[in-house]
Amino acid sequence: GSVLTHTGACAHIASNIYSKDLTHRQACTMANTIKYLGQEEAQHIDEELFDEYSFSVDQLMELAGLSCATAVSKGYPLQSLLKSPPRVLVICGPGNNGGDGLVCARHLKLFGYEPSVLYPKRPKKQLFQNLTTQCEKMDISFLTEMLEADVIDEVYNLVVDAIFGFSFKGAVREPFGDILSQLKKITVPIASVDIPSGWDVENGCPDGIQPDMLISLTAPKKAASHFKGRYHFLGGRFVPPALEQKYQLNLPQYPGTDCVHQLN
Ligand SMILES: NC(=O)C1=CN([C@@H]2O[C@H](COP(=O)(O)OP(=O)(O)OC[C@H]3O[C@@H](n4cnc5c(N)ncnc54)[C@H](OP(=O)(O)O)[C@@H]3O)[C@@H](O)[C@H]2O)[C@H](O)CC1
Ligand SMILES: [K+]
Repeated sequence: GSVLTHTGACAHIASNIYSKDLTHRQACTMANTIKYLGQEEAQHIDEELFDEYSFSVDQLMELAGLSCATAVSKGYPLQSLLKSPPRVLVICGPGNNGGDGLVCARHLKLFGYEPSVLYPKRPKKQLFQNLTTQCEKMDISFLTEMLEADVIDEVYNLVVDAIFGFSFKGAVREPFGDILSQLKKITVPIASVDIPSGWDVENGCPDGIQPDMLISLTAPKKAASHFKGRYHFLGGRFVPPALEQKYQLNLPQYPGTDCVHQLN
């Protein structure tokens, strides 16, 4: 595989083609590098999957959450965990990113992990109530409040961050400000679903949380170019080829029947 990062590859190509007046997008296409999406573009693709391609949220969320649990099991296999039982804390936010987190928790349990969920702001929609019931029926415990950083370090092997995804905007509102400030202090790894929570979707956040794993869904968002952790996975293997073509996503080939592809 290539040792160049996305930014590196595009810069390299760009340095050779600027004289030919190509845009960054065209350079990426020429380099056959995966596209990093802006916030609006990610939202357009999402809408198109639902409105034009007739997927339901439940369907895509199930595949997204399964991808996240699979990536976690690849990066942090059960036998590699330092603490027994293999506890994982899954923190879910108020939107679909949080829904991905609930699905991820359920699959982690099926994979042999011991997930606990913190879900402080629950939307009224039936889908989220169903996902919550499914977790409860599988004996996944729900925490009533956020834990201090040192308690998380003592009890859990890692934290899945499913707080905010590509619709996050502006300054963080409570209770998520407090939660993110504890997450900045923990030493166990954080696996972020789609976007490291609290990061600007395009520009990242230099003093934000620094996840060890990022699972980009559909395609990475621009913030992913600021990711410095060990594992970057692509998940959400549900993009129809015509949609991939239309947005020139240049997605890499997933190995065999896997639902995740390790980008680095
Ligand atoms: N196509 C795909 O790839 C799929 C991705 N999925 C996942 O869905 C998320 C995007 O989900 P969405 O519901 O659009 O939004 P988020 O989960 O990112 O967040 C929305 C909620 O967050 C609240 N919010 C926004 N900004 C702030 C803030 N600054 N402080 C506090 N709270 C904030 C927002 O609250 P409002 O009051 O503004 O309504 C929302 O409640 C994507 O990233 C993937 O993870 C799908 O699961 C499958 C398809
Ligand atoms: K997240």
